[in-house]
Amino acid sequence: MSRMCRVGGMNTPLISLKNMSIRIDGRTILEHVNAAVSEAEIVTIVGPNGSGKSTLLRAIIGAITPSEGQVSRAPGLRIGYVPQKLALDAAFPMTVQRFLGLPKRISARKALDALERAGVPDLRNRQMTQLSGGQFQRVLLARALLDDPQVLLLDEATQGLDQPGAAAFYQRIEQVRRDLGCAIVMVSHDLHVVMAASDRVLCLNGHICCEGSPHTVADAPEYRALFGSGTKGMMALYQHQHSHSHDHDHHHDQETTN
Ligand SMILES: Nc1ncnc2c1ncn2[C@@H]1O[C@H](COP(=O)(O)OP(=O)(O)OP(=O)(O)O)[C@@H](O)[C@H]1O
Repeated sequence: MSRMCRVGGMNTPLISLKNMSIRIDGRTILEHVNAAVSEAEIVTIVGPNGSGKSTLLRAIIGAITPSEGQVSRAPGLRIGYVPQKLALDAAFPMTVQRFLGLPKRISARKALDALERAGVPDLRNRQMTQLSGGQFQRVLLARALLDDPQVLLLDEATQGLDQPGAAAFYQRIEQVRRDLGCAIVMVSHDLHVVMAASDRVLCLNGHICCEGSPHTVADAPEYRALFGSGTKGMMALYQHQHSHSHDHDHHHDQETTN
């Protein structure tokens, strides 16, 4: 059951996508996506490589304009975004404090608060290019937390981290949600995270193949067609051969399983 149901009432979504399609250079990347994010819920987006997960997050933050349909955000909504990758120029030294203060300088206090929330209070004076992968991700998280987001978007935030590193990262995310009460929308390939931590899962493959509670989705034929059944199905995410093309035929399996 989603958190939206648990809190009940007339909960206006923080974000809603209505019949959203995105075409880039004439190619359809996302088609007829309908989805909403409510206060404090954790929504996980799964889907094979190239299925449009990052594009969906980028549409939510307004970095991409839909070709069709709408993205609506609650007025004044504060969104924190942790991108999938961020390349920094190693020839350009920068401390964590400086990085957090881009484009506008912030106080040491504010930087420290965000780093504390991200679980890395000691990194403030370190050089960005000397951080480990896990530390770097924590700094990106701190950056996303600077303005007390109501929604935190995470795009494969644990990519490149080992299992304990990823587990620690997600525990921190849980803590952040408890502290800030923010909603979380994350792209993840990690079965444990998806099954244990999500209120709702969206399975994407150019369109929403299926959605619902983690167990509903794991049992959905559309999901199994993509990832196989059982826990091993998730491994298929890494080796997935697309079972249907992105460029045509999106409509044949569009029903949702809620
Ligand atoms: N700026 C762009 N210009 C052209 N094509 C793009 C652009 N951004 C994304 N695409 C294409 O859109 C499709 C979806 O990409 P996207 O990064 O959203 O997928 P993803 O599900 O996040 O993939 P992955 O799991 O590999 O990160 C891909 O085929 C990609 O090549």
